[in-house]
Amino acid sequence: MTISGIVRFVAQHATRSNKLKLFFTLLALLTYKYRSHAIGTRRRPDLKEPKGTVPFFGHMILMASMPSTDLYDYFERTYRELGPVWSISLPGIGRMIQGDTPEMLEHVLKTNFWAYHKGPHFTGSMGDAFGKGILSADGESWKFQRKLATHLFNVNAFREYTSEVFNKEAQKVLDYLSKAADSGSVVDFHAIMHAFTLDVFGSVSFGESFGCLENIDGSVPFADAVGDLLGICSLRLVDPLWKVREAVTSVGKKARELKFVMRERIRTIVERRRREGLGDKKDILQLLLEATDDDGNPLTEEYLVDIILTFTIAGRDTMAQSVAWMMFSMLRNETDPSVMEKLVREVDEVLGGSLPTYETHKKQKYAEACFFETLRMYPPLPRNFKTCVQDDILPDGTKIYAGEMFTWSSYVMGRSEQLWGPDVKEFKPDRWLGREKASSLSKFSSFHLGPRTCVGQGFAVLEALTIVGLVLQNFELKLVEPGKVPEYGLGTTLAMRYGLPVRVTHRVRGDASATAVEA
Ligand code: HEM
Repeated sequence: MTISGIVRFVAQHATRSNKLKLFFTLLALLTYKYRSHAIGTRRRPDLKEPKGTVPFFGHMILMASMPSTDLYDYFERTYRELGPVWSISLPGIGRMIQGDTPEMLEHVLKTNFWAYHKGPHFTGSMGDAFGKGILSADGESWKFQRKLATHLFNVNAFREYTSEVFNKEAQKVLDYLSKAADSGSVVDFHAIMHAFTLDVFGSVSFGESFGCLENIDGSVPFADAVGDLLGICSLRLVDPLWKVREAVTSVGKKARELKFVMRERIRTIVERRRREGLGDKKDILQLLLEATDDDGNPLTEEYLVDIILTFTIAGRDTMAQSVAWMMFSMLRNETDPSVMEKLVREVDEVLGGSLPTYETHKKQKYAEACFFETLRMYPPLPRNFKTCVQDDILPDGTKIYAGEMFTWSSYVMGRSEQLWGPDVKEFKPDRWLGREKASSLSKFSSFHLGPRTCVGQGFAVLEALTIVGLVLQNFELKLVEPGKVPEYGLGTTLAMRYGLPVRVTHRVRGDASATAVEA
């Protein structure tokens, strides 16, 4: 009998004298029904589950009591204990089936792509940040935006333009580091990269930066609003009662204010461009203003703002954090110093003291390998999920019903000995050299797989190689705490909670070994 059936039965048969008895009977029945899983979810005795489930609440108490900074390590431990396929259930969110194998990812993200959507849990939680932008879109709206984005990233003029922007914004980073080197002060490389990637995106989107690099130690309202709103939205993903919580606290009001700040900034820029005319600019805004929907109508103002904001968010934290983790990975005590030595030598040989270009990037094979090795160990999106919209069977025979979620972790898979071999814990860029393209490896999902693979992947690699190349060409960096892994931040991306403090000194070019040895 279903819950509503039981409740109907009790309501029909309740009299003044038996009310209490029926209530306890109902409670006992429900407790029995939901003894091992969350209310509103299907019982799945066929699936392995981690210990800690409570009647009605499933794994909610376990998850809520876990510091979010430990979440990914918990997933890794669970993978080792239970294997790659296991499940949890959460009231108000649903059942999540974790499947950390390349075959599972191939199936869900490629072969049966159509059966898995972003789903209401994602769009509801992240809607304030992404609106109807590509990251929360499904179906026709996704197809339309994907076509636009693919076109944009493949236009040669756009590629050349982005190379110029990278160099221009990177110069501001170099100026900042130069002052730090002169004064001997410690700087937060993680914060610098957040300022860099947001300014890059402003310039690439509409030809003007957000001014973050001029204000690294201060505050930029747009940048603060992006960071704070993403923080609020990420919390919603793990809190089934977020609507109530936000209604009774000041968080709901705060979210609305932050959303307003973000959207107003973009709206002002769009209005100004419309007033000034399009000209022959090569930025994202130009493409969007020229684009029409399937009926030949220009995109509405709201849709345009959604698309730009989504792109900005997609390209900021992921980029900033991956470059910060790359620097950490190369400078930490555990990494063989020859890694940095080789990288600096390549930078010197390829760039020879000049600015990177689209062509020089193609020769930075070792730098690219270092970047991919970083993304293996520290994927900016460590965990992801899709909602199943049509009953399906996963490659190992596990059933997944419509409404249940398929979850996977690039973090766990990137650290799996079965998938990467016994040296999985070592930072070894060489494992990427002479290999097939990273995007064809299903065990590497840091850029996603299949039709929804990160559309900005090429852009991301160029941006990373530019900034890392220019920084290492000019400076030696040393971690303040080379023996300690930075604590993970809260949120959906793999931030460093307390940043990445580094000391900077000017580099005498041609001295590649000094960087590695001293680091
Ligand atoms: C190291 C940096 C980056 C990583 C690791 C990364 C990773 C990802 C991942 C995992 C997804 C799939 C998200 C999902 O659907 O659940 C994605 C999608 C996307 N990324 Fe990136 N990304 C990076 C940089 C960028 C940059 C710089 C841009 C923009 C220039 C960008 C634009 C996008 C867009 C537009 C999508 C949506 C694609 C779609 O749904 O079809 N990303 N990215």
